[in-house]
Amino acid sequence: MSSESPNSRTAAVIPAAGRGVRLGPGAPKALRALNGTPMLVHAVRAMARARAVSLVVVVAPPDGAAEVRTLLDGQLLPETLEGVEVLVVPGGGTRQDSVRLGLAVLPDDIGTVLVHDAARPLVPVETVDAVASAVRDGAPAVVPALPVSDTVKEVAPEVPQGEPEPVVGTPDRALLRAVQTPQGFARKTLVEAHEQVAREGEGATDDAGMVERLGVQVVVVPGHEEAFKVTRPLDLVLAEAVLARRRITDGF
Ligand SMILES: Nc1ccn([C@@H]2O[C@H](COP(=O)(O)OP(=O)(O)OP(=O)(O)O)[C@@H](O)[C@H]2O)c(=O)n1
Ligand SMILES: C[C@](O)(CO)[C@H](O)COP(=O)(O)O
Repeated sequence: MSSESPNSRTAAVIPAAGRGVRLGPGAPKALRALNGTPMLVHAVRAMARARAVSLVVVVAPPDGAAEVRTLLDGQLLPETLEGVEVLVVPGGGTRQDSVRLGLAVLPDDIGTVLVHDAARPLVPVETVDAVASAVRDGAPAVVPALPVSDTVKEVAPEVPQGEPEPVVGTPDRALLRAVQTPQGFARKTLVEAHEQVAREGEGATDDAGMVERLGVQVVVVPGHEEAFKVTRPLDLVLAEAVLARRRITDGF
């Protein structure tokens, strides 16, 4: 059973404050266009389509919150939001800081939080619903993930640049998962995890990693190939191809 009140609501926090260095020069990554529409707009629509979500908090580049507000007001038609409220707050220097700043503005009646990268604009609604349902059914921390296709090697740390990296291990691939977003949490658990990490001055590359450090069990539900992260230029090509296929098969 969930420890959340049955009347509590679900919010999605979308960290969108990154520069997108690996994508190359240009506007902040979340504002770059896919099929003519900023990645962030695709991501907000994906969250607003989910059954459970009634609030979306967009965490904008620190100096770009007003611009993002104007952009979203212009591009998100009220009928596509179906009553979902969208807040915009300025982000921080790391993804972790940005998520913390998003959590700080949640109203009291939010019991479940989904954290979703703006850089995963094409996540299907079924994946979002599956994560939200698992949290509302009682799991304190849920991540969508896929099996890994490549064999993964662990290499030695701190090898001088330019030198070949010695391999120190080959983890059993059957036990590895590539983790996506949205990651879903009982609000209390996620806030506590962020507080602990901030106190200890440690970083984590995803929110579930912080929850693991609390000793709280994180569980995996099936992810989706189309929830991939737009990180490098080739990912933009793939994202445009997915959108083109959706236009033909789904009409949007
Ligand atoms: N200070 C930051 C850094 C990242 N993010 C967000 O976290 C998500 C995942 O991060 P990533 O894909 O690594 O984006 P960037 O940090 O922008 O990419 P890069 O590392 O290539 O600069 C993105 O939606 C990004 O906007 C954020 O909100 N605040
Ligand atoms: C949260 C995440 O998308 C899960 O795979 C990932 O860890 C983000 O990493 P990045 O360093 O911000 O690219």
